[in-house]
Amino acid sequence: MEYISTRGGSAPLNFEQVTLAGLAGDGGLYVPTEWPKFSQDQIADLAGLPYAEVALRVMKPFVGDTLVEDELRELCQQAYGRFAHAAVTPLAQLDGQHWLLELFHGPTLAFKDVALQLLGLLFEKFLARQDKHLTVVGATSGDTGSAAIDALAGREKVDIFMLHPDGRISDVQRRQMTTVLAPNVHNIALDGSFDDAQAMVKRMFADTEVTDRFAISAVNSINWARLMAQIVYYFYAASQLGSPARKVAFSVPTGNFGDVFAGYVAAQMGLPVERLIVATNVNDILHRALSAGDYSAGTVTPTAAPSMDIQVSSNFERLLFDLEGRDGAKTAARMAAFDQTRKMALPPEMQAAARDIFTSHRVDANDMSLAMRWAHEESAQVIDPHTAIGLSAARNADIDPSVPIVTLATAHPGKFREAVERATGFRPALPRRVGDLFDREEACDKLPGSYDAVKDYVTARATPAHG
Ligand SMILES: Cc1ncc(COP(=O)(O)O)c(C=O)c1O
Ligand SMILES: N[C@@H](CCOP(=O)(O)O)C(=O)O
Repeated sequence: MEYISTRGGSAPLNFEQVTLAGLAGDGGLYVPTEWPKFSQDQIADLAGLPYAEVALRVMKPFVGDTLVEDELRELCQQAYGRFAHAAVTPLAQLDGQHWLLELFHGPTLAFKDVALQLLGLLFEKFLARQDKHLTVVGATSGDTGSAAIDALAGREKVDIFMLHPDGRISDVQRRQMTTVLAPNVHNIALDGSFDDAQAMVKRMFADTEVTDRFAISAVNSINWARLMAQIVYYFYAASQLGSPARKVAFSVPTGNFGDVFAGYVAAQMGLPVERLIVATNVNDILHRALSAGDYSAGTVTPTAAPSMDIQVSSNFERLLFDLEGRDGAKTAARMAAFDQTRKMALPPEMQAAARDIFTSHRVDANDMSLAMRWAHEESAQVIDPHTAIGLSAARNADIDPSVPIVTLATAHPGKFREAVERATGFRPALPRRVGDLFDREEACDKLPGSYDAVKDYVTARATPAHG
């Protein structure tokens, strides 16, 4: 399996190279040259398998010959052995049609653990084969940062620099990052938004003054390996609900378009997906893009679902590339124009192609609270604000009642205790596995929202690629 850039200007790489590279040199995102296909029998064979085995089977075609089967199996068992639920990502039923896919049983209580526990091990495995030190630079609106830090803290050949928007994430999210005092972990509170942080990260990948000395990589979903590991739970959930004999719809609380793009890939691979519901909060660029063809970025509005307070959704580029016939030159021109104007109009044929599988819904603060209350009162389920956005969209979707709708429960409610308590009157506890989070010392540096300040900070502390 080879990977190409969505902007067509980088040489093809294998899975190992793409994992360590993160973002393509031309600014594009890596995608496989083609989507592997699963037969109905292969999907049927997933029924009843443990999560790690499903992960092995779904990811194997993407990994190609960069890992032998037993190596990949061992990494999956190690990564998912750290989850607090034997099923890793269990389903919970809400009513006759609605289900929650609980993705928050990992060490940092959000869906990011599913991919990042594996990515930490992949980095270690691949770096052991090379005489190279990796500098991971990431942006977080709260959850990627803690999951990446948990996965990489203390690893010998990696440094991690994580930028978060100062004051715009929950206390639990911040502390899960800043209380990890390992010497290879560097937390930066940026004066700016997640979008500012993400733009700086991408700029660093194109800055030869940095890349000539340091091997930069990514832990955000711009890194293909992140998305690959997220495809697995779509297969796992659908197979429990009767696929391939039965179609399943998914509602996905969305920000950077990574999680829902993983669902799109599952569908391209042959999983019978009835619909992917793209659920946004009031930062609704994706809803406007999919419902009206208007992909234009405004200013971010802070919400009670801060991890989705995103205006520029990196992975949308991967969809654009597919919708435009995988023509890298066209995608590059489209993205260059967007970088200039912060606006993009999708032609009617691209909108129609997207609507073959996606629908979208914008959920405001009131509907988010109503969904939290409904889950609590009708099904005795306490859900977090992000999951509530997915559930609200799912309950508004026009989908045949015989089709199960799975809402991705992307974070543990304990991460957003204040918002959950405001909506339901119930204050969720933090699971014991996060320990004495509020008693620990914090370490974090504040930086102004300037690329040069971040670049100077990183280059002064990072270890060069070779020695
Ligand atoms: C809890 C939670 N839900 C949903 C999302 C949105 O996921 P994505 O950015 O992959 O669209 C995020 C952040 O990515 C998140 O942390
Ligand atoms: N919501 C994320 C933002 C980054 O998304 P990613 O999936 O691209 O890493 C977060 O919580 O950090």
